[in-house]
Amino acid sequence: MRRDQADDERVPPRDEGRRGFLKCAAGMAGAAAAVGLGGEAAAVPASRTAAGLREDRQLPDQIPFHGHHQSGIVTPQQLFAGFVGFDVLAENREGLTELFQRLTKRSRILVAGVKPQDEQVAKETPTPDSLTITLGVGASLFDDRFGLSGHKPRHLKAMPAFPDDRLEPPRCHGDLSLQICAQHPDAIVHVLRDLTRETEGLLRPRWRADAFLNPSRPSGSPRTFIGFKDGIVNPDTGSDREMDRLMWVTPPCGEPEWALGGSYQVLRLIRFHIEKWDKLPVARQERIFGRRKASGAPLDGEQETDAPRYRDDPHGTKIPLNSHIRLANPRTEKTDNSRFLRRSYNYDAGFDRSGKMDLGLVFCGYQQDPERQFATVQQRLQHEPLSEFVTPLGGGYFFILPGVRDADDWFGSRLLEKV
Ligand SMILES: C=CC1=C(C)c2cc3[nH]c(cc4nc(cc5[nH]c(cc1n2)c(C)c5CCC(=O)O)C(CCC(=O)O)=C4C)c(C)c3C=C
Ligand SMILES: [Fe+2]
Repeated sequence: MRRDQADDERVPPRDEGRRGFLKCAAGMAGAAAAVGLGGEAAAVPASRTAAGLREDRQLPDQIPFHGHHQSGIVTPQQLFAGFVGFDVLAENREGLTELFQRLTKRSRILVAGVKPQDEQVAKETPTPDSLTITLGVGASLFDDRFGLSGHKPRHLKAMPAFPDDRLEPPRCHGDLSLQICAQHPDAIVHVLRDLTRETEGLLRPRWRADAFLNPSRPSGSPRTFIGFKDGIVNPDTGSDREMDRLMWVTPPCGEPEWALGGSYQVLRLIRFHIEKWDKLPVARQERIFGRRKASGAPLDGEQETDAPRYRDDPHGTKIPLNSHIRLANPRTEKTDNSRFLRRSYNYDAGFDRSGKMDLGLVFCGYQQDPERQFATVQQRLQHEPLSEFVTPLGGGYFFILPGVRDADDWFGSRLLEKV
């Protein structure tokens, strides 16, 4: 990874945000290639461009693909993401093995550098783009097609419909989930084109959500379209102890041996009723979330990083008892193990047929057990005041396979070689 003076010079001012970054990146592409830097994104410290990333965190141009865990989970968030649910067309175990091996082979290559598929530019040097490709499996993969029914991860099931949901079946579930994250939107598309071409006849896309982070405005964590800073509070990804307790499938957990090192992914496509939300006075919006809209600070604090002091406010005078943050994480000893890692992105799909804006959140959560964590939190949030302004329409529960250990390993090897 190169980090030098030239890198810093190519960093747009923070306030310029994503648009500024892209403009700058486009302008620099030629220059970067000319001096052999291997791509402009390679050198831009993400903490200065991707909103919400802490100042001390930088995103390397190449995120290691091999490891005990897959990348794209505790990796600081890239600017862009594509989430895709697939059904498997392979008809037997050999076909599934072939599919996983091809996905591994191509992912390993793509992480080292993405390039356009088009003939005329195919000779371009592949550009690493802080790419992560994260593969998950749905409960339906463990039906009787591949002889895997006795090997399902213990907590894997199809995502249930929660009371405030209006799930649309074509936007839900899947045998596989792919999360593709990168610093440029075209990289996501190139990767998707590459992977679908290389797995032709073995996979069929079911749904897709393209998503992105908004820039910090004016600083700190990025805002969703609802206008509040999001992703302020998360488990500490730098603490192995916390990660082993909340995120990774680690013994003793009663999970099959092949699943160790994996994690559970919960995806929720949540639409905002933004026209209705925008009519609400800011003071009311703030009581719904329990945080200040401008600063992101809890209603009893000054700064976004201040911890709310619920014990000093037992009746919810400052932070309402039914506010989003207080219900989501009451910060008690009893609720501590329902915490999980949120790694969500925004989507904007234009207008619906009635002329309403179709935008919202691709909510993405990682955890050790979706029932103990996501579903417990979701249950506490049931019928919260926010639910009048948002509708979950899709998503799914997936098990994120353990990492690919080295150049000889492949996604799901321990599952498929074992059975
Ligand atoms: C079931 C889990 C959650 C769903 C679904 C969810 C939806 C959702 N959230 C926001 C906006 C914000 N969420 C914030 C905090 C927050 N949300 C959850 C869980 C779910 N959110 C948790 C666990 C937390 C952290 C609470 C804490 O530890 O204090 C915030 C505040 C900023 C932050 O900490 O990130 C915002 C804003 C939307 C818009 C939304 C669905 C549409
Ligand atoms: Fe939330």
